Amino acid sequence: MSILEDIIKAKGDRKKLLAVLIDPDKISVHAVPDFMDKVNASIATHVFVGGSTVANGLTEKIVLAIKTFTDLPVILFPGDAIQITDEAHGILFLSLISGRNPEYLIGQHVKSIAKLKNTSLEIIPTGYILIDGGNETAVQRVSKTTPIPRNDNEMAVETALAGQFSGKQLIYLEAGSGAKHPVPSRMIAEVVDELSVPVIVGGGIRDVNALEKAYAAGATLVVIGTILEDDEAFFEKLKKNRMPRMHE
Ligand SMILES: CC(C)=CCC/C(C)=C/CC/C(C)=C/CC/C(C)=C/COP(=O)(O)OP(=O)(O)O
Ligand SMILES: O=P(O)(O)OC[C@@H](O)CO
Ligand SMILES: [Mg+2]
Repeated sequence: MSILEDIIKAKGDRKKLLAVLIDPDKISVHAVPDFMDKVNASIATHVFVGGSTVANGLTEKIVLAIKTFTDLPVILFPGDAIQITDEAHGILFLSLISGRNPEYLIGQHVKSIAKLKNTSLEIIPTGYILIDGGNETAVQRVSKTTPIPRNDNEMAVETALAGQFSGKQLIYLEAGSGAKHPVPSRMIAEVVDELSVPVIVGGGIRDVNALEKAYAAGATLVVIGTILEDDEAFFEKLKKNRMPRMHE
């Protein structure tokens, strides 16, 4: 089954997926084995690799190291075309549809084709929607776009539907890495209600309560990054046997 088919099936089966986001800028190759031991013991189902800006060649080194220590699918979550490497299994081919910056709607995509035209990566068209998380995050800074206000559920739903109607296979509701507040539950629920494609939620999720709230609101896949960089002890709370309901 492809990565996308697997996520679609999880939505149908109401199974909850968890991606651990690894930012190549924030981990050294030497730290990967220990970190991946913890990922493997956790309920994580996917590894995302990416950052808003990453030095050329670094992503490939980290992806190769990650693959040595896990069987989980490794998916690129790139801030730009430089981060693309065939060593991963798939790529979220993100368009920042909450913004109006052509570079992040189509520019980086055209720049990536030299690398992608003969790729073995599974390319997953993804509508990426930035929601105000209460602080300026890297995505906002790098993309120079304005997030959707956290109380504007109608704009979030309409943007998500516009993405789905344009052929996006996944919609990613993003409060931004290190967001003060995650995407509000009510907004997630309204978007999930209207869409037929699976919804990914990330940004500012740093406790089990926030994780469970995102799932309860209907997220199929939740992404956690910063808290695991700051506090690896959080992996204890994500252990398979501690969260049996989520790991079937
Ligand atoms: C399709 C291709 C080749 C690229 C996509 C280009 C687009 C549309 C990107 C969206 C905008 C963007 C800059 C996304 C970055 C996503 C990401 C990996 C965020 C994580 O940010 P961090 O670098 O971890 O931020 P901090 O360092 O502040 O934690
Ligand atoms: O780093 P955090 O805040 O967990 O966010 C994860 C991801 O959604 C960021 O792009
Ligand atoms: Mg980060």
